[in-house]
Amino acid sequence: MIRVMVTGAYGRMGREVLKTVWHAEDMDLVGAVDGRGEGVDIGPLIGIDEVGISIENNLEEAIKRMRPDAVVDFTGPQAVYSNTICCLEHKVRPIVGATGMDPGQINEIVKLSEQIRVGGLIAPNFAIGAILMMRFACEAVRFLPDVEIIELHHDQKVDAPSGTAIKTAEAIFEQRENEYSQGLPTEMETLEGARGGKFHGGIRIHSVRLPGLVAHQEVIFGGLGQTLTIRHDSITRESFMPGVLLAIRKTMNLERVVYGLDKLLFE
Ligand SMILES: NC(=O)C1=CN([C@@H]2O[C@H](COP(=O)(O)OP(=O)(O)OC[C@H]3O[C@@H](n4cnc5c(N)ncnc54)[C@H](OP(=O)(O)O)[C@@H]3O)[C@@H](O)[C@H]2O)C=CC1
Ligand SMILES: O=C(O)C1=N[C@H](C(=O)O)C[C@H](O)C1
Repeated sequence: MIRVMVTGAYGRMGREVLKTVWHAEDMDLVGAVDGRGEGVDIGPLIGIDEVGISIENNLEEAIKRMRPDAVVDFTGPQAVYSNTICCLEHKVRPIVGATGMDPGQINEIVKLSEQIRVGGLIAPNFAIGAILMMRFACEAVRFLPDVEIIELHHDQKVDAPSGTAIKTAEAIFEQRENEYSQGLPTEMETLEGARGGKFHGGIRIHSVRLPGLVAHQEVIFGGLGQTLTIRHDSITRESFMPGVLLAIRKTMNLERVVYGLDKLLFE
């Protein structure tokens, strides 16, 4: 059995992960950590009676006591880096879903994991469809190098742009730089931000936040007399759960932290 702890457990994603891990036959849910809801039994959060596991507020103490094999983190930009370092220092595999870390922090985590040979994953998106969207976008940009990204999320999302949009832009940039590196025409913005944020290589990212949305992204390519749109929609947060389970299982055999669920799916 894989011993799994969840941090950010009281949040939208955390509750979904608690439920999923609780029902997984090869996993033991051994703890739940969050800044909110201290002492609350997680049973009602996942739609069952009391289960005897309560929310705690100190990750390090919870790790020392329960010795999990993996910690799944769905906290947020403020907490995710220190939580991940804490996991590695205790030789526990971090499975990171929370977004908002900068590239320097991700690199530091990867390097530390290599030094101490502890596996883990940082995945800005666990939905298999989103991983395919990124892969297809990398294929398309080889033939249609002009591209912009529109990501659309619920209005409670803290970070912008989304981790998925950044990962998509990074992947496209890597692909495009090698084969088609090109500049964009100069332009004048009469309303600041109208053209979105500019990522490496001039790739524009536009962030939409509205109630009613969950998590959506369009990658739009333009060519002579044509456009191609690759779109992914997460309609519910269940969409992320098969990827979370796959990540927990596969990282048991890793000796370093990798960035992107694609690394576990395709390599
Ligand atoms: N990789 C993926 O596939 C996905 C990633 N995400 C990402 O997951 C993260 C969480 O999203 P979501 O569930 O919607 O957000 P929520 O705000 O619903 O949940 C986050 C929870 O983490 C808690 N938290 C914050 N800081 C700490 C801390 N230091 N220690 C313990 N708990 C803490 C929050 O408490 P409080 O409110 O008190 O701060 C909150 O309960 C976001 O970064 C989001 O972008 C979301 C969906 C899919
Ligand atoms: O906050 C969210 O909801 C999501 N966050 C992730 C991101 O920033 O890319 C993944 C997904 O888009 C949902």
